[in-house]
Amino acid sequence: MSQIIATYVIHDEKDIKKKAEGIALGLTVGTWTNLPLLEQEQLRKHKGEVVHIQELEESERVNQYFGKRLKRAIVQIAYPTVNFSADIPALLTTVFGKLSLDGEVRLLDITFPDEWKRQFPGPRFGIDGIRQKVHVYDRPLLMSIFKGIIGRDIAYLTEQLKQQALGGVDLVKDDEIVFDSDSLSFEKRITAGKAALNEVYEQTGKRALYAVNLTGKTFELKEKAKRAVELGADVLLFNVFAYGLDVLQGLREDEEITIPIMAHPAFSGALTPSEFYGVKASLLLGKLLRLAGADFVLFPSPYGSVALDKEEALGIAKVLTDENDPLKQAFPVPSAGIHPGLVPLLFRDFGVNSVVNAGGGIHGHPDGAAGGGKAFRAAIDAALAGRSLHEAARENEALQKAIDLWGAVEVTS
Ligand SMILES: CSCCC(=O)C(=O)COP(=O)(O)O
Ligand SMILES: [Mg+2]
Repeated sequence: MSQIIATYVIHDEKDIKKKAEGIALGLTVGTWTNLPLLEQEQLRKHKGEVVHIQELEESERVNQYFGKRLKRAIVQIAYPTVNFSADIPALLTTVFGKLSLDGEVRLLDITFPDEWKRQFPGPRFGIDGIRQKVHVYDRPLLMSIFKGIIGRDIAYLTEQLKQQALGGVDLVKDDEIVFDSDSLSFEKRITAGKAALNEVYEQTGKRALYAVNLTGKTFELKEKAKRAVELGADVLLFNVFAYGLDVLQGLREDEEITIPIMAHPAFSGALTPSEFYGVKASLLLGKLLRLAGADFVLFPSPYGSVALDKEEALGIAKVLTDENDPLKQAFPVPSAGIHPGLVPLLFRDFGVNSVVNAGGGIHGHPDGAAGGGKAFRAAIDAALAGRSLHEAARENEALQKAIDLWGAVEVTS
């Protein structure tokens, strides 16, 4: 029988085994033991099954009513795939619908049979396809973020875009908080952005890609995304958690939306950080985003201004790039507060198949965004060559200025 297995950590004041049995039954057949034999037989193939319970040390936390320390355990429950349709809303409602409201239960992971997973699209391009688009095969990519754009006009945007591209970045993305306005409409951003990047290409021979923020009402997104493709957009940035994973999948599966999708983690922090509740980041931002079709996944790095726990951040990157997965790999983009001095750490932890992404660390460079890009490129080259940043900075003025401003963390092997 085909089953998916959901793993939870459960905190409870009473009997965890009983709680686990209750979940396995409650989220599948409801009840079956008191039914006539014929009905029991019919329901058997739909019944959830507790497949594993591993008791952990009692929590430091105490039950608020009884003053006793909470028991806690890792619990695995198998759900027959015949119970639900092959879509993310059905999956989430089954394994963590009502249950997400039922006490201190956190969803850690879901494992799927490969044949079930193959019903999902995964990334359209994946790491290999993106590398072909930017013509970069042997190093982490470099992406910069527009900053201070809100309230500005298209001339300001194109100048900022050119400066970023002149620094040698591979991609430039809208900030997730940029929405359409009269002066910075979606269409204008795409067409003017494309022209600006072509100009830089004529000058330097390197063309960066522009990820435009796809925003607006859910049922208008597909048409808007198709218009973006017609206008020649390179990549769509998408605030997936403000909409839902299935909306991302809908965009990915539309055969007229033929460009990569970059998932931004905005709002996901409302679901992931608790030890007791919500969903583990590696599942939500890793496994499920890859399943739904994100080509790039942004998440807070362990080192910058909005830091994620290191194990969580590495967990996300691991599932996005897992080569045993039948779906294409997605690019991990550890972000937030990144400056050139952090590149050795990022390279050590996330390796070649990652994207170094920075806003303030590009624009705040003493030589402006072009200087910021150059400093990052030099830092990436140094990390690849196993050289220290301080050594590389002796030959690269832009990198030296960045280190003087923000410092550098050297990694010893
Ligand atoms: C929390 S991950 C997304 C990071 C992000 O959206 C961003 O704008 C980062 O900008 P920064 O200036 O911190 O590089
Ligand atoms: Mg941002």
